[in-house]
Amino acid sequence: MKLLTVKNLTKSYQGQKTAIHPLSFELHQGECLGLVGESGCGKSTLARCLLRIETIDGGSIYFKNEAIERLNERQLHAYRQKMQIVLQNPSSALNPKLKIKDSLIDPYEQYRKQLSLRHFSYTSKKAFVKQLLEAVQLPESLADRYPHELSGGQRQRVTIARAISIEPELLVLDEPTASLDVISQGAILALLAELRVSLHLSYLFISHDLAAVAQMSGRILVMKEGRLVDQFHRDHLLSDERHPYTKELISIF
Ligand SMILES: Nc1ncnc2c1ncn2[C@@H]1O[C@H](COP(=O)(O)OP(=O)(O)OP(=O)(O)O)[C@@H](O)[C@H]1O
Repeated sequence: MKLLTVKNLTKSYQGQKTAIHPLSFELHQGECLGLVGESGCGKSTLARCLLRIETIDGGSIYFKNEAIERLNERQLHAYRQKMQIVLQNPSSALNPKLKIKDSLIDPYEQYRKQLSLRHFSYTSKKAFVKQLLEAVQLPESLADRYPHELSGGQRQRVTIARAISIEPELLVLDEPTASLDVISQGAILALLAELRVSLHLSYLFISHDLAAVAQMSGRILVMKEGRLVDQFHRDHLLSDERHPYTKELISIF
């Protein structure tokens, strides 16, 4: 089943060159779709458009056949429960003044009226926070700490726990490991792969790192200067048919 359909999406910023030229793709339920491209090619702009944090200039984005540009405020709130984003820098995603347990409970409190949780259950705040920390393989003792008292990898696990707490269907992972050291990167990728299966999630995995994208994803899209220049299954990564730009990315990974 198609979860997300993007048709001829375009986006420009005032006074800048076009950030996204007409761009189309589909993301199917249960898949991890990779999106790779160098800095400035428009990956984060695309992610922000998908979440309707940015307005689009042209084209359409459908989530399960519903055009998101037509959603009213109430429908948009419900849509954002179904699609969550995990960003590169976990420090900016967590409120430095809130203890981890309070950051974890915040999305649940915002969305509780429309939630029907299948994987987690809410009996008490303490039990809910414990389940979430367990899901991302963190000790319960971190619940009472502040973000600055955690390592970068632990903070990223907390932002992942926050994102999955309200049981979205799709996670947009925008460079989720870019700020981490190599060991933590591997551990976060392994955790994300496990969560996708156990929570029946779908991912759009965005990165400049082709090796990480190829490890995580089945299908891979390649973006260059606001355009999709190549798309293929990872089994065909090394095929001769690849676009010259994909070959360039392969040569440097
Ligand atoms: N708010 C903004 N206002 C004006 N121009 C912007 C804005 N955000 C992005 N851009 C421009 O749009 C283009 C695409 O940027 P974007 O951040 O989407 O790229 P990216 O591929 O995600 O890069 P990175 O990996 O470095 O974050 C760039 O030319 C950038 O300068």
